[in-house]
Amino acid sequence: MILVLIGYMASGKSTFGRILAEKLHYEFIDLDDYIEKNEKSTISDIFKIKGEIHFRKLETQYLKELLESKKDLVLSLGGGTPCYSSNMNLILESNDVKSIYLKASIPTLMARLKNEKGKRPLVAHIETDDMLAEFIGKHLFERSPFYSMANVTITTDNKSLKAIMEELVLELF
Ligand SMILES: Nc1ncnc2c1ncn2[C@@H]1O[C@H](COP(=O)(O)OP(=O)(O)OP(=O)(O)O)[C@@H](O)[C@H]1O
Ligand SMILES: O=C(O)C1=C[C@@H](O)[C@@H](O)[C@H](O)C1
Ligand SMILES: [Mg+2]
Repeated sequence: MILVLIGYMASGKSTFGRILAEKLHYEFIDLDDYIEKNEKSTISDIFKIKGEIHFRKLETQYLKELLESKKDLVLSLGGGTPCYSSNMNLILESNDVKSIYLKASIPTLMARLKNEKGKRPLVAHIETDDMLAEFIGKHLFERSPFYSMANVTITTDNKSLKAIMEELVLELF
């Protein structure tokens, strides 16, 4: 089985994905890291040098490659992956693939993103809290319909990684 973690930037996909894979003895791949490794470039540089559209094409190409070639995998996607091309349909229609939406509120996402803006090109330039809240709110409005198509949704606000794990195991198995 492939478990695909989806959700907004800083919703916890990479952090939670790693421990979920450990618990299940599955391989773990973070799509952002996989793209960086294969392209020998950082996401920030890909955005800067080749542009976001080029990044979105790479994202779809590598997503397809992984869904077709792997099993027993936890795959953490980038924050935008389910919302471009027909990536979400591809995930839903693939055999033996379950998608999990790690849902988090604007205040939770803000608190986490404020500490780590540098590595996320879409928010790196946002200066004030008000502007960040407005950006996340608008983005979530556009993206939630895609995220909500996931097979399982876990609300993660104020939950430890252990609590999220317990909830997910109950939902999945
Ligand atoms: N349940 C949680 N409780 C507290 N902090 C958390 C939780 N989940 C993740 N975090 C923290 O939030 C930050 C962002 O998490 P992470 O990098 O895993 O997000 P992401 O969804 O992979 O983001 P991106 O889409 O930008 O790659 C990290 O510092 C992580 O430690
Ligand atoms: O939300 C997004 O569109 C992104 C999230 C990150 O995981 C990276 O995939 C990239 O910075 C774009
Ligand atoms: Mg990540």
